[in-house]
Amino acid sequence: MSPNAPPVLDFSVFYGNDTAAKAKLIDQLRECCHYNGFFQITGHRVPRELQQRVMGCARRFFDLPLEEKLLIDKNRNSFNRGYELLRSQMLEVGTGPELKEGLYIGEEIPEDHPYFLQKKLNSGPNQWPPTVPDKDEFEQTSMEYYHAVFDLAKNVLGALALTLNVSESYFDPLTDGAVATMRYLHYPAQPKDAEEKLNRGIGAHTDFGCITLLLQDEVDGLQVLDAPTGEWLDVEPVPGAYVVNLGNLFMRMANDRYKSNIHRVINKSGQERYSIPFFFSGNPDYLCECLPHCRQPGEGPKYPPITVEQMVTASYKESYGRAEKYKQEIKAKMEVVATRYTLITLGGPSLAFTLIRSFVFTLSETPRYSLSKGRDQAAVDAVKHVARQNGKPEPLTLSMFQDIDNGLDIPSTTLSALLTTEILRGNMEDFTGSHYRALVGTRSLTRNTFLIWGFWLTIGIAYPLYFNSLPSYLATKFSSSGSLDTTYRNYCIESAVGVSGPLSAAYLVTTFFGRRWMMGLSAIVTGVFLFAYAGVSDAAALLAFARVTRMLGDFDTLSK
Ligand SMILES: O=C(O)CCC(=O)C(=O)O
Ligand SMILES: [Fe+2]
Repeated sequence: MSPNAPPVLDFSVFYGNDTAAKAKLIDQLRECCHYNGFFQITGHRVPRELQQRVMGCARRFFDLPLEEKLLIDKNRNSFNRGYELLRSQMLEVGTGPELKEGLYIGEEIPEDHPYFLQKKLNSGPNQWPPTVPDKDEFEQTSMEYYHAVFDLAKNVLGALALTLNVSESYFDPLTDGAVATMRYLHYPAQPKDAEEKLNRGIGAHTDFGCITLLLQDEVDGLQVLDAPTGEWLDVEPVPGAYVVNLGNLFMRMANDRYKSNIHRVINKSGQERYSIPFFFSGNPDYLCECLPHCRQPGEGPKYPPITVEQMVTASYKESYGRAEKYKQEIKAKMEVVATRYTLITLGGPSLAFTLIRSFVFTLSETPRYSLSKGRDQAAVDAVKHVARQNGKPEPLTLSMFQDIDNGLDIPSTTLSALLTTEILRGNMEDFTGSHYRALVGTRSLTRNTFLIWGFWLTIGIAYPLYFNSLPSYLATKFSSSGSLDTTYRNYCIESAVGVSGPLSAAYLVTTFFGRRWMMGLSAIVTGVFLFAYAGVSDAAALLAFARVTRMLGDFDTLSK
C-alpha cells in the first residue's frame, strides 16, 4: 500500500479505557481529516458475521432479473428508496453515466411518521424487492445492519468531536433523529477494452453528507485522489474494515479545515464488485454552522449556516441532473443519425428514379408549354407519344391546330412563340369579373364555390400547422436541446430562402433548358443534396441543407 493511502486504524481503543491509546487514535484521526478526510477502521462493533450476511443480501438482490428489480424502481418515489438502474448517475463532468446499479435503503419511516408527512429529506417506507429469495431474512438483515452502522457512525462522530477538542457528545443534536441512507452497490465487471473515461463505476466526486462508512467486498476499485501529488491512490479492501470519509457537509462545518476528498471507482478487476456505502446525513433540520476551533480568532466563517436537508437536496439535484442532460445529448445525436439514414433511404431511390426518368424514358415537353412557345408540332408529338404509350388511337394532327387558328382568324405570324408579356396578359384574362360572377351564378354553384373555398382555406391553414407547428411541438417536447424559438427561427429562414425557388424556376423554364430539363436538373440536384444532407453533423449545417433542399423542392413543384 502506498504510504499516503488512507491508513487502517484500530478503532477499538475508542471503546476502551486506555486513555493514551485513545488520545493517539484521536490525533491520527485529526491528521487524516486535515490531509484528505479518509481513513479505514477495524476493531469497530459491527460483527463480521453481519457484514458477510449483508453482502450476501446485496448479491442476492442484484442477481434478480432486471424486471424484478424494476418492480421497486427508485424513480417511483421521491424519498430515495428502491432500485437504481445502471447508468443513472453521473458524478464526474465529462464522463459517461456510471456503470453501477444500486438499492437504496434507509430507516423504516411509515407513512404516518412526522418525517414522511413533512416530506423530510429521504424519508419514507423502504421498497423491498418482492421476489428476492428469503425475503424476510433480506429485510431483517438489511435493517439490522443499518442500525449497527448507524451506531458506528455516531461513535465515529463522537471521535471526530474529540479531534475538535469538544465533548464526545457534541454532535448529539446532529445525530438525534438523523437521516442516513445505505446503498447496496453492484459494479458489473467492466469490459477489458472499455474506455476508462466513459466507464467509471463512480466518477470522481466528493460525498454530499456528513460522513460515509463504506464496506467493500474483496474486489478493489476504489481510489482516492492524493491532492498534493495528484495521484490516484487505491483504497485496498481490508476484510471487515470500514472506509470512513468526510462529506461536503462536514467540510463546510469545519470551515474547510477538514477535507471532503475526491474519490472514484473504476472496476478493472474483471470481476463483479459489491460495496455498501452508508451515508450519514444528519438530522434534516440541524443547522450546520462553523464548528468550534475551526477558525482563528477574528476569522469569520466561510459559509453561512445551512440545514442538512438544504445542503444534501441541492447536491442530489446537481448530480442526477447531469446524468439526465448527458442522456438527452446522446438522444439528440442519435436523432441526427436517424435523420441521416432516413434521408439516405429516401434520397437514394428518388435519385435513381430521377436518373431513370431522364435517361431511360423519353420524356416529352408538356403540350401546353409547347403550344405557348409556338411549337405546335411538338405539342402534337407529345400527345401522340402518350397515346401510343397507352395503346390508344392517335387522333390529334397539326392540321387540327391550324384549323382552329384559321377559325379564330389568327394571323400565321402569331404561330411563333408567344412573348412572356402575352402569356401574362392571356393569364390575366382569366380574372375578369364575368368569370367570378359565373361562380355564384346559381344556388348550387354558389354553395359549391363556397364549399371549395372553405376547403382550400382549411387546407391552407392546416398545411403550415402540420409542417411547422407539429415538428416544433415535437422538437421541444422530446428534446431538451431544441427550443421553440430556435425551431421557429429555422422555419422562418427556410421559408424565406424557399421563395427564391419558385422565382428562379419561373425564370429558368423560359431559357434554353425549358421545363423538362429544369425539372430533371432540379430533381438531380435535390437528390445529390439529400445525399450530402445525410453527411451533415452539426445543427447549423443541417439547417443550411434543409433550406437548400426546401428551395429545390419549391423549384421542382413550380416547374411542374
Ligand atoms: O463503492 C465504493 O467503493 C464507493 C462508493 C462511493 O463512493 C459512493 O457511493 O459515494
Ligand atoms: Fe462516494
